[in-house]
Amino acid sequence: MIEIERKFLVKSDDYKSVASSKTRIVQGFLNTDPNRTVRVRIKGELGFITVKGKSNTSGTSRFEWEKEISVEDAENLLKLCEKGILDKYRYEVPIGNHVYEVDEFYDENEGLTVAEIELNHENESFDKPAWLGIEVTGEVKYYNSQLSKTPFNLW
Ligand SMILES: O=P(O)(O)OP(=O)(O)OP(=O)(O)O
Repeated sequence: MIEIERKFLVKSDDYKSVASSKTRIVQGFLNTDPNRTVRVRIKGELGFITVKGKSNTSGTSRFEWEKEISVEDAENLLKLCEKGILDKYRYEVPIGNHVYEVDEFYDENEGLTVAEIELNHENESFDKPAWLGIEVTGEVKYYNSQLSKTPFNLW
């Protein structure tokens, strides 16, 4: 299916006090080509494999296909992934009618925190909390697949 998402930097920790959940995510990539990324993820107690396609010109929408797999399968697939496993905490932060997903990265990407909001329509309006920084939608270097190869501490 096609997912519509906008991505922002996060400029303070204030989202933490209003977060409804916090989950650890470990993920790697079998392919980091932005036109066909293949991601293996362990999120909490669940495993997933996800294929993402090329984004539209504005970077707001992208084909995304995902299947749940066992954690054991995910662990085995993670061993086949390219170098650069990502480790992050994801906070779900309800704001108005939407839920921001705020990712706080570790290891080589320590210091980077980004927020994503999924929309139903390109022109849908949404609230922007004070902790939200500049928009980075469509900036390829902020794709997780790229962060795994060229992490934040090398920028
Ligand atoms: O959880 P998602 O689908 O937002 O995916 P990601 O791997 O956290 O991020 P991106 O697709 O922006 O690299």
